[in-house]
Amino acid sequence: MLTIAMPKGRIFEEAADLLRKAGYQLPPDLDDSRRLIIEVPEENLRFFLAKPMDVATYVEYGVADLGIAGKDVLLEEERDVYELIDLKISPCYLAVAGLPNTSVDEVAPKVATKYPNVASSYFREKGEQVEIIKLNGSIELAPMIGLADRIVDIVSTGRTLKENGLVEYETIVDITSRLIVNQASYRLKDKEIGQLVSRLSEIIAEKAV
Ligand SMILES: Nc1ncnc2c1ncn2[C@@H]1O[C@H](COP(=O)(O)OP(=O)(O)OP(=O)(O)O)[C@@H](O)[C@H]1O
Ligand SMILES: O=P(O)(O)OC[C@H]1O[C@H](OP(=O)(O)OP(=O)(O)O)[C@H](O)[C@@H]1O
Repeated sequence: MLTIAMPKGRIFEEAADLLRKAGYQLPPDLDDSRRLIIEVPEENLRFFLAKPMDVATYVEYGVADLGIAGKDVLLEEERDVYELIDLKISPCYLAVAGLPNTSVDEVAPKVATKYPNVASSYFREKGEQVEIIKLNGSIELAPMIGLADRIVDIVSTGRTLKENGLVEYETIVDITSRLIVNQASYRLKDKEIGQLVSRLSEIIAEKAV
């Protein structure tokens, strides 16, 4: 039996679709209920439906063998897990953005973000001193209402930036979702995990053609 921590929300449908394409028979109502644990005994699988930011935590602690998490989450959380494959789903990127034509001349400009660790390392590596302000969503509000000079946030279509009159200054890193594994599970369930990885890899390679 393999237990997989699945992120609720955006990534969920694409991840479930990938598993189905890889031949796993998953119930059609996987995301339609309020249940947080879904057993699929026919496939020897159990799913936990988790907050995207928490997936790597469940995997590090070993309550889930595997997890599906955005690279953004892995960079931010730095959990002790192995990254097995790039699932190439839910693509987006992390960027620095702000109001147009604004130069930042304060000693430590304020940067609002849901990713304080990623943002701190990024500016530290550039040798720029900043003050990080952690927010949990609607990050684009921060420069518009004077809370921050810049934001570090996810961009996908660019629509949120555009509709709020913000511009992108720098791209930090490209993001896709990854399959991650608990270190002990990787040793103890290597056959089962190897099989899942090869079935998924085949589909990902086919999709790339
Ligand atoms: N436009 C996007 N905005 C945010 N995340 C995106 C986007 N496109 C792809 N992703 C990926 O989806 C993940 C976030 O999914 P989702 O938006 O459902 O969660 P969330 O906003 O963190 O959830 P919550 O706010 O409920 O905690 C990110 O970790 C990222 O890898
Ligand atoms: O480039 P786009 O396609 O517009 O997508 C990017 C937006 O989507 C995410 O927000 P989300 O919808 O998760 O809401 P949130 O502000 O509550 O995090 C992200 O934080 C950006 O605001």
